[in-house]
Amino acid sequence: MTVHIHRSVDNGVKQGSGSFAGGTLVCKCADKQVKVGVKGDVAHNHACGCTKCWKPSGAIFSVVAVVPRENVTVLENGDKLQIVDAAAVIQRHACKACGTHMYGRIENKGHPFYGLDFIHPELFQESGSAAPEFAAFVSSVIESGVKPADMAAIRSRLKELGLEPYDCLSPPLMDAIATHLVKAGGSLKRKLAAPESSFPFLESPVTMPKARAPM
Ligand SMILES: N[C@@H](CCC(=O)N[C@@H](CSCO)C(=O)NCC(=O)O)C(=O)O
Ligand SMILES: [Zn+2]
Ligand SMILES: [Zn+2]
Repeated sequence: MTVHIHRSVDNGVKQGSGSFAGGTLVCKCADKQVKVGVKGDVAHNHACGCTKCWKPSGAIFSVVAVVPRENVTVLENGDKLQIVDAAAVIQRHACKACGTHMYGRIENKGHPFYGLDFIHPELFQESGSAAPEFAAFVSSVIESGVKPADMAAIRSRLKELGLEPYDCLSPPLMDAIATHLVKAGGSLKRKLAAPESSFPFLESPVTMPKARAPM
């Protein structure tokens, strides 16, 4: 079986230049494209199998990375942007005409990743941004219709590409989230006892203040 992960990695992961100074993300519209400027290189670039991240047609995975939010500026046709799901932790600003997600922003200041915007490096008109390093939320592709029987081949292909598959985020990112929770005075134990989302870790700081409210 030929496994297509995402066209930007299917022929091998292309390493970044190591000196990417930033660039412009461009949506898929034929005209009046939304353009978003990003200063500097991306970090934590990864393939994401979750149902929420934008995937180009034919891709099983999204390729998504983070940049500091202050480095992101809408340059052109910002009136075409709309938030896909205002209730989501990551508010994805997408082009109303072509559906491309231009940037995802976290507005909750207590969130472990507050201050970072999620972007799709394949939308850069320039080349050389840092390459994907791992694959996250791999099991979640089943939620998008992938057959469970195909998972072994998908994980095997990800490993072959050097994108270690994880069913949440990578260990360093999970450690960073756990550290943030401990510093914020929370614990995973309580959240896992009553998970209200498929990924409770990221929402813990959002719900913790409610749990602490005086009776
Ligand atoms: N099984 C779910 C998982 C969705 C999920 O939790 N996605 C993560 C990672 S997105 C980038 O790596 C997340 O943080 N989501 C928060 C949000 O999307 O707002 C599914 O597949 O839907
Ligand atoms: Zn568009
Ligand atoms: Zn995702």
